Amino acid sequence: MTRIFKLGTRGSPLALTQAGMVRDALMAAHGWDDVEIVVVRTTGDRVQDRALAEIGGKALWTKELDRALIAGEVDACVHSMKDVETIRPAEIAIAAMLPRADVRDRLIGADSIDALPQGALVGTSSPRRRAQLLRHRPDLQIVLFRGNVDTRLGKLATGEVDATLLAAAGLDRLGRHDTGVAIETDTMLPAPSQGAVGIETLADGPARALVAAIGCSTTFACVGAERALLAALGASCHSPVGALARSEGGGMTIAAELLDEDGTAHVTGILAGEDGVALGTALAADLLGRAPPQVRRLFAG
Ligand SMILES: NCc1[nH]cc(CCC(=O)O)c1CC(=O)O
Repeated sequence: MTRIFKLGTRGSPLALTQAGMVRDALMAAHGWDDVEIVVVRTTGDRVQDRALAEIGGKALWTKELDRALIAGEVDACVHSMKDVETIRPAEIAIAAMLPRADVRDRLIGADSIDALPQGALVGTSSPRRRAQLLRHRPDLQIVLFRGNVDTRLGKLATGEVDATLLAAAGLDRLGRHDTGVAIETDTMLPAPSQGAVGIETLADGPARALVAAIGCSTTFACVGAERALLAALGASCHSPVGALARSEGGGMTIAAELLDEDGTAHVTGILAGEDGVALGTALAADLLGRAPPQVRRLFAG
């Protein structure tokens, strides 16, 4: 490249850290002296007072970045894959994903879910975390909790809530390795795509191959399976769903769980095979077929 490659990102501390990781990887892979980070403010960053699900879902994190990419203002955009809708504009391709980090959630404020005091206040705005917590501890009170990682930890520190759950990946990337205790995935399956950073480019432009050079194919395949599951479920951001695909000895396994809002009903399943997208799609059909009505109605199928 004769000019400096431009990388679009949101401006939160976590987004900037992730963009920095992509920048470093691109510079190392291609021997570049520099990559320019371009901060784009998204609707999701501006609106802090209502639940994301209420104001229009995951597109709020990507719309302005998509526009910048399509307008040619940036060469690529960095996203937490967890925040990227399953249906993307036709002009845009997921060119690569960085190697996946710790996929688990961490509980901050108590040593375990069981150790939370009776009726404790737990802050989260994730329907999945809410339902999974209530499934284990129906006595807990879940309160709406938004803002970036530091904002949430601040609210916890001032005693607004007794505990919260955050993705280990985000905490670790922000250097907070000692914050919270990891909840194992057999207790709480993570959000589909949790822990994965993706880089999008135009589907047809030269940036796609440049970005693909830094990608992790295992992460790409596993997250692709989880996204295929989400798409086939017709899941919205109101749908409590956990999923995790793992690559094992040349094959793949995918586990998933659907719940109702209060975790009183749920259905789980696991499939093993070769093709991630086919597995995710098949598991979605299996789960929807077996889901109790109060779970089924939260998915469009
Ligand atoms: N919804 C916000 C969001 N999107 C991605 C992460 C964490 C990083 C990741 O999963 O890669 C977080 C914060 C959190 O859930 O704690």
